[in-house]
Amino acid sequence: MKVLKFGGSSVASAENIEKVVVIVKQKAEQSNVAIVVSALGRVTDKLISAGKLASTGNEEYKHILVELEERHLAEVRNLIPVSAQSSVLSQVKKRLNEIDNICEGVYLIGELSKKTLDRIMSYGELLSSLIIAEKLKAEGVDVALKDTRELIKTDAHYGNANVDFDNSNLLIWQYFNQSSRITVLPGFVASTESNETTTLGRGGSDYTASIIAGALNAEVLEIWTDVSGMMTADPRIVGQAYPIDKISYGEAMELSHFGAKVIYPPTIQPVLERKIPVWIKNTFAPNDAGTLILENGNESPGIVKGLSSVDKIALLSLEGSGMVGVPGFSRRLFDALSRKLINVIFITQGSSEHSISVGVLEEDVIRAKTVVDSEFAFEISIKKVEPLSVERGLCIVALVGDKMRSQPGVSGKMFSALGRNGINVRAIAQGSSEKNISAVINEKDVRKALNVLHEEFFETPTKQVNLFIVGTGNVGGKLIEQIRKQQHFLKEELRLNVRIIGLANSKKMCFDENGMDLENWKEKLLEGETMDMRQFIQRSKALNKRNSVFVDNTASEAVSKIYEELLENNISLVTCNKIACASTYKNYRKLKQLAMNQNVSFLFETNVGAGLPIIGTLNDMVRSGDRVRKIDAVLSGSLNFIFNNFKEGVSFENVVRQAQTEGYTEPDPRIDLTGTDVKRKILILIRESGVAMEMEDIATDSFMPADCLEGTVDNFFAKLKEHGQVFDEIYKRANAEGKKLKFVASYNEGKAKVGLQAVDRDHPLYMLDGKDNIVLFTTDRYHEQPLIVKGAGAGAEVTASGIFADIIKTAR
Ligand SMILES: NC(=O)C1=CN([C@@H]2O[C@H](COP(=O)(O)OP(=O)(O)OC[C@H]3O[C@@H](n4cnc5c(N)ncnc54)[C@H](O)[C@@H]3O)[C@@H](O)[C@H]2O)C=CC1
Ligand SMILES: N[C@@H](CC=O)C(=O)O
Repeated sequence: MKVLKFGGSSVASAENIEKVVVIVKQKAEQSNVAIVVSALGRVTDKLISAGKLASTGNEEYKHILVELEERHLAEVRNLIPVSAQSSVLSQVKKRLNEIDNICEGVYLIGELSKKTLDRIMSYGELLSSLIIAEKLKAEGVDVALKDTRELIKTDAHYGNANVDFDNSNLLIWQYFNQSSRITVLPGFVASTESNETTTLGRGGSDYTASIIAGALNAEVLEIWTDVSGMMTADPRIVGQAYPIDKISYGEAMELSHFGAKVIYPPTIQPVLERKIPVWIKNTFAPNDAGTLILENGNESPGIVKGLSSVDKIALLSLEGSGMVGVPGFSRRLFDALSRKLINVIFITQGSSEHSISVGVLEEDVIRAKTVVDSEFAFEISIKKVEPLSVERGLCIVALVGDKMRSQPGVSGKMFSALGRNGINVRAIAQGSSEKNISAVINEKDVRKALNVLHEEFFETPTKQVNLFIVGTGNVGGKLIEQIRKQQHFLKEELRLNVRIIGLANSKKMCFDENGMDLENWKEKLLEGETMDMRQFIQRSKALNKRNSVFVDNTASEAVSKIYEELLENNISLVTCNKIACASTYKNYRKLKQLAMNQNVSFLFETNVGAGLPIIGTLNDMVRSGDRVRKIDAVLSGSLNFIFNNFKEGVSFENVVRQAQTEGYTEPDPRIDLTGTDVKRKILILIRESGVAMEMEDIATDSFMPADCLEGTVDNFFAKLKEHGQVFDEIYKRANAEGKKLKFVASYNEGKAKVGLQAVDRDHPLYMLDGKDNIVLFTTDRYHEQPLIVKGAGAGAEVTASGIFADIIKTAR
């Protein structure tokens, strides 16, 4: 014998009932079946409100009854062939008239007892079971309809009656011993010894099915619902959640308790006692495997079986020096809470005994505070304990799995994943059964926490990287294109799901929580909202995505000023904008320290030499204990390009324009021409070498006439033209001596300078082509021959690739 239960969503409409019929027919071919049905979706709620409205004299109840009548009659017309309709319609109408009469009585007396409400509610299942049984008959299935009130006997605790198992088991057994192969039964309803209708409370139809399965020692209890089993996490929160294939009773109960509403734990007690498997199946996807709940379900692979959470929790903490070593404090605390019928969801106490914390539902906080403060009024008055402290706005996230108890490192993995993502844990509890490890966190973090934990325990090994990119010019534009082209490769080869969630330039911004379609990002941005940096940050923070990375592709000081706030909010930073790292030493250190404290990345490889591995190489040397003695470098791609292409017959102004067009200069080319860009870069190298230095400490030998730097960029180009001769002279002098012009940055034992030099053939910087950069590090280990990094040091494509590499590093 199999017992099948179909919930409200499975029988919500004629279309759904057709699906139920297909399933029942197929099951009936294999064995005898008992089919327990819920009321059509939302009918019970409607019946309750009809009863309540009637009891307050509100005639609106009649409209609800009309609505219910139309719905049920329509289902009959949709499901049953016309030739068989009239008898079914009259049976349904008879039931509907009974509801009308009861409600009219309630309306007239102005009173709705629990007993009467049970009678009203019972019609939901009585009607649905009648319609489904008739539908099956119309399909040629030999089926009996049995009123469960004749089988399940309870006490008179209306609304949530207690089952008399001895009596009920016997009645059920006797009936099924001689019944037809297929029986349809209404769930939720039962009756007292004197045949008064009762109901079984929350999860009632599951309970009915479970009682019948238990009494018959059924082969299986199948619960047919609208999801494909118990999921690894709530799929509305965790997009990657998937159905669990097997699970133990204990695990299923833990998960259900913490919010997986597929089954209501107390209701499966009868099957649990007899070790009858429970199979959760999806009426709308019957071929899906579903979840099998059984005694040894924990033997299936996986240490952690699922994640769950409970919202709207408050943490109550009783603290005080007077509690240490004094027996009775916990007893009094729990007695006080229990006197007010406050359910304690979570308990934790440090072994110092100085405090005890309990988690309760937020709605219970005021009553809890009042009763506990009154219980400990004396101790509070003599300052032995503090008044109860209350922290609201919390929730619990939990890992569930029987096998966690024998597996070291699960909680370590849990808390380090939460910590890496900046999720603060307020309290921790792990039952000694070790089936459940719970953490209390701020409710704003719950979505992030569940996704982080799901990724950690279930999604091996794809990792999501969520980007918030500001700046879509030369470099930013190329970066987005590179990401677009590599997205598939990253997923397949590195198991990285790199998505752009937020995108902005100085004019517009747009967001897509699920990751932007990069085929048309330009159009999306154009259609976006007006850019507002504060808004952009607020939205990035509020989305609170795991592995969030802010990418700065601007040259904006304003953007560089928000780094601190981003890092404080556990958002990693990748930047090609040099302003922050070349600001005051104090700010540079603060940002680096903050990143370290918050356990996030702050990466800026492209600040020096674009995509060349200069900072990474330097970091590796310093971290392994090397010391930088000297740096000699050409660090400006644009200046190198300019002086490599500037010759007789070519105007200096035009070469500078060309460098700008090729994308080598800063958005404002004066930053390059004045040597500011090079100063920033050598400063960053010096700081990364471990030396504290400021921009003003670097001597600058400028070759630019001072008035070139006044006014706008257009003025600047006009002045370059005007001073053409000055630049020609510089070139001619060097050329006459067989030298080349190089804008050189150097650092030597605490001193740094930048300036234009004419270098001869023997000089290591002489042969530096195009827009290349070169850095020679002389260190304690590399003191005979410097370590050299050389290559293209400017250009949007190479810079973007350096930023891309940094983004990937944040995730590894
Ligand atoms: N071009 C190169 O070879 C290299 C460039 N870099 C750095 O790359 C950065 C960007 O350079 P390019 O792409 O050439 O500049 P760009 O002028 O082409 O693009 C700058 C982008 O930033 C946006 N932007 C500017 N201020 C903003 C603000 N306050 N809020 C939001 N968006 C803002 C602009 O709308 C634009 O989309 C600069 O910091 C530069 O130093 C670094 C290494 C090499
Ligand atoms: N403008 C810079 C490029 C980026 O750092 C340069 O010319 O080197």
